[in-house]
Amino acid sequence: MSSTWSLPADIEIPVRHPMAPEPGAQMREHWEKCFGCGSDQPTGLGMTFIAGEGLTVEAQFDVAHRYQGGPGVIHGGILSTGFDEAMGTCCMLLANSVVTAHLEVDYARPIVLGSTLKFSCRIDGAVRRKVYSSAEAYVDGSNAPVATARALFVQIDMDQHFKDTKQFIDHF
Ligand SMILES: CCCCCCCC/C=C\CCCCCCCC(=O)SCCNC(=O)CCNC(=O)[C@H](O)C(C)(C)COP(=O)(O)OP(=O)(O)OC[C@H]1O[C@@H](n2cnc3c(N)ncnc32)[C@H](O)[C@@H]1OP(=O)(O)O
Repeated sequence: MSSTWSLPADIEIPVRHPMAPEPGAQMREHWEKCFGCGSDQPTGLGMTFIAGEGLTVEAQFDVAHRYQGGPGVIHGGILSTGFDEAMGTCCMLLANSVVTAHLEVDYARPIVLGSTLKFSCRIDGAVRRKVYSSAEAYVDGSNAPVATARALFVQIDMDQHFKDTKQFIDHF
C-alpha cells in the first residue's frame, strides 16, 4: 500500500449516537434508490450492513457478473463504490448525513466474480463537519485484505444539499 493519506493533528474521536443500531443489528439503507444500498434499485449492489462495536460497521455484497471489469474479475470502480457506501454507512453511527469529499483505494488482489466481498469499516475521527474513515475488503478464504481504502466524509444539511434535485424524490 502506498497511500500518502494522513489524519489531521486536531482529530477527535466522536461519540457513537445513542440511537445508533446496537452492535450486531442491521443498519438501514439511507435511500431506497441508492445504487449501493437501495432496496428499490434492482441494478444496484444491494449492499447490507451490520453495526459493530464502537464506531465500526461490517458490510458486504455479492460480486455479480454484471460488475465485471477485466475477464472474470470485478471492475475497480465497483469496488470503490462498495467502499464508498460501506464507509459512508459507517458514518451513520453518528446519526449525521454525510457525502463523500475524498476517497482513495489500494487494490491489492483481483476479485473474482461470484465472490462475496466483505468490508470492515471504522470511523477514525472527526474535525468539525469532517469525518474520517478507513476500511479493508476481504473475500472468503483470504486472511489478507484484497483492497484497502480511506475516505473523508463531510456532514451536510440534506435540504440544502439536495435543494435542486428534490424532484427525484417524487419522480419514481
Ligand atoms: C450518493 C449520494 C449519497 C447522498 C447521501 C445523503 C445523506 C445520507 C446519510 C448518510 C449516507 C451515508 C452513505 C453514503 C454513501 C455514498 C456517499 C456518496 O457517494 S456522496 C456522492 C459523492 N459526493 C458528492 O457529491 C459531494 C460533492 N461535494 C460537495 O458537495 C462539497 O464539496 C462538500 C459538501 C463535500 C463540501 O462543501 P462545503 O461547501 O459544504 O464545505 P467546505 O468548506 O468546502 O468543506 C468542509 C471541510 O471539508 C474539507 N474538504 C472538503 N473537500 C475536501 C477534499 N476533497 N479533501 C480534503 N478536505 C476536503 C474542507 O477543507 C473543509 O475543511 P475545514 O473544516 O475548513 O478544515
